[in-house]
Amino acid sequence: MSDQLDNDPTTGPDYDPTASSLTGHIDSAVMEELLAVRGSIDNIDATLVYLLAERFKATQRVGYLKARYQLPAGDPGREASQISRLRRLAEEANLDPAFAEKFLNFIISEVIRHHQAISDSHVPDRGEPS
Ligand SMILES: O=C(O)C(=O)C[C@]1(C(=O)O)C=C[C@@H](O)C=C1
Repeated sequence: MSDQLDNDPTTGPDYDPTASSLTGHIDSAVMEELLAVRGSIDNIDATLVYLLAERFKATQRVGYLKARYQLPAGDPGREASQISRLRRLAEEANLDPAFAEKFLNFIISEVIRHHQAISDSHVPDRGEPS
Protein backbone atom coordinates (compact mmCIF):
# COMPACT_ATOMS: atom_id res chain seq x y z
CA MET A 1 0.00 0.00 0.00
CA SER A 2 2.73 2.47 0.93
CA ASP A 3 4.56 1.40 -2.25
CA GLN A 4 1.48 2.32 -4.23
CA LEU A 5 1.33 5.73 -2.56
CA ASP A 6 5.06 6.30 -3.13
CA ASN A 7 4.52 5.73 -6.84
CA ASP A 8 1.64 8.15 -7.06
CA PRO A 9 2.95 10.99 -9.28
CA THR A 10 0.59 13.44 -7.57
CA THR A 11 2.17 12.85 -4.17
CA GLY A 12 5.62 11.32 -4.56
CA PRO A 13 7.93 9.88 -1.91
CA ASP A 14 9.04 13.30 -0.62
CA TYR A 15 5.61 14.77 -0.21
CA ASP A 16 4.17 14.86 3.28
CA PRO A 17 0.51 15.88 3.05
CA THR A 18 0.41 16.27 6.85
CA ALA A 19 3.29 18.79 7.03
CA SER A 20 2.16 21.81 9.01
CA SER A 21 3.49 24.51 11.30
CA LEU A 22 0.35 23.96 13.37
CA THR A 23 1.26 20.42 14.43
CA GLY A 24 1.22 20.19 18.22
CA HIS A 25 -0.39 23.61 18.53
CA ILE A 26 -3.99 22.83 17.66
CA ASP A 27 -6.63 20.35 18.73
CA SER A 28 -6.27 17.00 16.94
CA ALA A 29 -9.91 17.02 15.74
CA VAL A 30 -9.35 20.42 14.15
CA MET A 31 -6.14 19.14 12.57
CA GLU A 32 -8.01 16.13 11.18
CA GLU A 33 -10.62 18.36 9.57
CA LEU A 34 -7.92 20.66 8.19
CA LEU A 35 -6.06 17.70 6.67
CA ALA A 36 -9.24 16.40 5.05
CA VAL A 37 -9.82 19.73 3.30
CA ARG A 38 -6.12 19.94 2.41
CA GLY A 39 -6.50 16.59 0.63
CA SER A 40 -8.94 18.26 -1.77
CA ILE A 41 -6.65 21.26 -2.15
CA ASP A 42 -3.79 18.91 -3.09
CA ASN A 43 -5.95 17.21 -5.73
CA ILE A 44 -6.98 20.57 -7.16
CA ASP A 45 -3.36 21.84 -7.22
CA ALA A 46 -2.22 18.66 -9.03
CA THR A 47 -5.01 19.13 -11.58
CA LEU A 48 -3.99 22.75 -12.10
CA VAL A 49 -0.43 21.66 -12.87
CA TYR A 50 -1.65 19.08 -15.39
CA LEU A 51 -4.03 21.59 -16.99
CA LEU A 52 -1.32 24.22 -17.25
CA ALA A 53 1.09 21.67 -18.75
CA GLU A 54 -1.52 20.86 -21.44
CA ARG A 55 -2.16 24.55 -22.07
CA PHE A 56 1.57 25.23 -22.51
CA LYS A 57 1.84 22.25 -24.88
CA ALA A 58 -0.89 23.85 -27.02
CA THR A 59 0.62 27.33 -26.87
CA GLN A 60 4.02 25.90 -27.81
CA ARG A 61 2.46 24.71 -31.06
CA VAL A 62 1.13 28.23 -31.60
CA GLY A 63 4.64 29.57 -30.86
CA TYR A 64 6.22 27.40 -33.58
CA LEU A 65 3.46 28.37 -36.03
CA LYS A 66 3.97 32.08 -35.29
CA ALA A 67 7.75 31.79 -35.60
CA ARG A 68 7.44 29.90 -38.87
CA TYR A 69 5.18 32.52 -40.45
CA GLN A 70 6.86 35.44 -38.68
CA LEU A 71 3.70 36.48 -36.85
CA PRO A 72 3.82 38.70 -33.75
CA ALA A 73 4.09 36.83 -30.43
CA GLY A 74 1.15 38.68 -28.87
CA ASP A 75 -2.37 39.09 -30.24
CA PRO A 76 -4.05 41.87 -28.22
CA GLY A 77 -7.38 41.44 -30.05
CA ARG A 78 -7.53 37.78 -29.06
CA GLU A 79 -6.50 38.62 -25.49
CA ALA A 80 -9.26 41.22 -25.07
CA SER A 81 -11.80 38.65 -26.15
CA GLN A 82 -10.35 35.94 -23.84
CA ILE A 83 -10.35 38.33 -20.89
CA SER A 84 -13.95 39.42 -21.31
CA ARG A 85 -15.05 35.78 -21.66
CA LEU A 86 -13.10 34.66 -18.58
CA ARG A 87 -14.42 37.59 -16.53
CA ARG A 88 -17.96 36.55 -17.42
CA LEU A 89 -17.26 32.89 -16.58
CA ALA A 90 -15.64 33.96 -13.29
CA GLU A 91 -18.68 36.02 -12.32
CA GLU A 92 -20.96 33.07 -13.04
CA ALA A 93 -18.71 30.82 -10.94
CA ASN A 94 -18.48 33.27 -8.03
CA LEU A 95 -14.79 33.83 -8.64
CA ASP A 96 -13.41 37.37 -8.44
CA PRO A 97 -13.27 38.48 -12.11
CA ALA A 98 -10.33 40.78 -11.38
CA PHE A 99 -8.41 37.75 -10.12
CA ALA A 100 -9.39 35.72 -13.20
CA GLU A 101 -8.11 38.54 -15.42
CA LYS A 102 -4.85 38.86 -13.48
CA PHE A 103 -4.32 35.10 -13.63
CA LEU A 104 -4.91 34.93 -17.40
CA ASN A 105 -2.62 37.91 -17.99
CA PHE A 106 0.06 36.22 -15.89
CA ILE A 107 -0.16 33.05 -17.97
CA ILE A 108 -0.30 34.91 -21.28
CA SER A 109 2.76 37.00 -20.44
CA GLU A 110 4.68 33.76 -19.84
CA VAL A 111 3.36 32.32 -23.12
CA ILE A 112 4.52 35.45 -24.97
CA ARG A 113 7.97 35.06 -23.38
CA HIS A 114 8.06 31.46 -24.65
CA HIS A 115 6.89 32.56 -28.14
CA GLN A 116 9.69 35.13 -28.25
CA ALA A 117 12.28 32.53 -27.20
CA ILE A 118 11.06 30.19 -29.96
CA SER A 119 11.12 33.00 -32.49
CA ASP A 120 14.63 34.11 -31.40
CA SER A 121 15.97 30.58 -31.89
CA HIS A 122 14.06 30.01 -35.11
CA VAL A 123 16.09 30.18 -38.33
CA PRO A 124 13.74 31.67 -40.92
CA ASP A 125 13.70 29.86 -44.25
CA ARG A 126 14.59 31.85 -47.32
CA GLY A 127 11.11 32.07 -48.74
CA GLU A 128 11.05 28.52 -50.08
CA PRO A 129 7.54 27.12 -50.17
CA SER A 130 6.95 25.06 -47.00
O1 LIG B 1 -3.66 32.40 -29.51
C1 LIG B 1 -2.53 32.91 -29.65
O2 LIG B 1 -2.24 33.60 -30.64
C2 LIG B 1 -1.51 32.70 -28.64
O3 LIG B 1 -0.36 33.03 -28.85
C3 LIG B 1 -1.92 32.13 -27.32
C4 LIG B 1 -2.21 33.23 -26.30
C5 LIG B 1 -2.72 32.46 -25.04
O4 LIG B 1 -1.88 32.10 -24.20
O5 LIG B 1 -3.93 32.20 -24.98
C6 LIG B 1 -0.93 33.94 -25.99
C7 LIG B 1 -0.62 35.15 -26.56
C8 LIG B 1 -1.55 35.91 -27.39
O6 LIG B 1 -1.46 37.28 -27.11
C9 LIG B 1 -2.93 35.39 -27.29
C10 LIG B 1 -3.23 34.18 -26.78
